Amino acid sequence: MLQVNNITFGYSKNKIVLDNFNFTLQKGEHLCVMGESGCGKSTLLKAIYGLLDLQKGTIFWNENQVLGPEFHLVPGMDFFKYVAQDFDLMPYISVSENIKKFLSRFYPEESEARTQELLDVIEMKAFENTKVKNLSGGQKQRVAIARALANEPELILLDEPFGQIDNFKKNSLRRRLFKYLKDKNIACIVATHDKNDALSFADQLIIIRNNKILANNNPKEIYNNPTEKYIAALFDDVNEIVIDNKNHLLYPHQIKIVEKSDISATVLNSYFKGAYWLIEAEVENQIVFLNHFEELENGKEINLKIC
Ligand SMILES: Nc1ncnc2c1ncn2[C@@H]1O[C@H](COP(=O)(O)OP(=O)(O)OP(=O)(O)O)[C@@H](O)[C@H]1O
Repeated sequence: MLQVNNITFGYSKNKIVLDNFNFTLQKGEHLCVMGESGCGKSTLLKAIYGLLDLQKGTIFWNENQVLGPEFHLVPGMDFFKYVAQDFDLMPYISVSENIKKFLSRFYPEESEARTQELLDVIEMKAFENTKVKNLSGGQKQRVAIARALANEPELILLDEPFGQIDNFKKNSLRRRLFKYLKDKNIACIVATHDKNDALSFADQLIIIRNNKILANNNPKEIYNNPTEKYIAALFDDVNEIVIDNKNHLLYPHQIKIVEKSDISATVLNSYFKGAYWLIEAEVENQIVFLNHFEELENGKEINLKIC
C-alpha cells in the first residue's frame, strides 16, 4: 500500500506546490490525478518516485520509506517505475533493444518473450527493429511505457501517458494498458487532463486546486456530485446557473428541450459535435449549454427542463 502522509513540497521555500497532501492507494489500484495546468500533478508523481526532497511529511510503500535525492546516489525507488513527459529513451538503438535493456541478458528466451508481450500491449510489433530516433512522439511515448513495464514494477507512475497519441490509437492503447496492469496487479498513478483516463479506468480520483487536494473519491462519485464548477469543468462544459433563486451546477446532457416548461430560453448558437449538437442559449440573462440531436436556428425560442 502507498501511504502519502501530510507531505509538503515547494521548489523554493516561499512557493509551495504541494500543500499537506494526504492519501493512500492499495496494491493493484489505479489512481488518476487531475487539475488545471501547473497545479502540481507532475510534481506529485516526482515526489512519490523519490525525485524530490520533501519539506514535510513522509511517503511509504508498504514498510519502505520513499526518500529523496539527499538520501540516494541514484534517485528513484526500485519497486516503482516513472514515465515522465520527456521519455528518456536511447535514440540510436531499436525499439526492442530499448525494452530489452531492462531485462536480464542471462535469460535471452524469456527476455525475448517478455519483449514480444510488451510490444503487443503497446501495439508496436511492426516497429520492433526501428531505431527510436526515427519514431514519432506518440510512438516514443508507447515505447517508454513498455520499457517501464519490462521489469514489472509494483507501482507505475505515468505522466500524461497518452498526451502525444492520436485518438484512434489512444482508446485501444488505454484499454490494453490498463487491463494489463489490472491483470498483473500493478498499482498505477496517472497524471492526466483527459477525463476518459479517470472515468473509465481509475478506482480513485484526486483533484488538485491551488496546491491542495480538493477532492479524493471514486471517479463516479466526483463526476455525479461535483461540489464546485472547477471539478465539473474537468469533465465537460458546465453550466452554473440560477433558476428560481436556486443555484444549479449542470452538465449539458442534464438540460433537455421540452414542449412546455417554466424555463424559456433563446438559442444563440449551435456547435456540431458529431453525434449531437451543443446548443448555446440564453436564460434569464445567463448563458447555458445543452446537448440536442439537431441544429437549431439562432433566435429560436425554446423551453428547457432540468433532468
Ligand atoms: N523544476 C522546477 N523548478 C521550479 N518550479 C517548477 C519546477 N517544475 C515545476 N515547477 C512549478 O511548479 C508548479 C507545478 O508544476 P507541475 O509541472 O507539477 O504542474 P502540472 O499540474 O503537472 O502541470 P501540467 O498539467 O501543465 O503538466 C508550476 O507552477 C511550475 O511552474
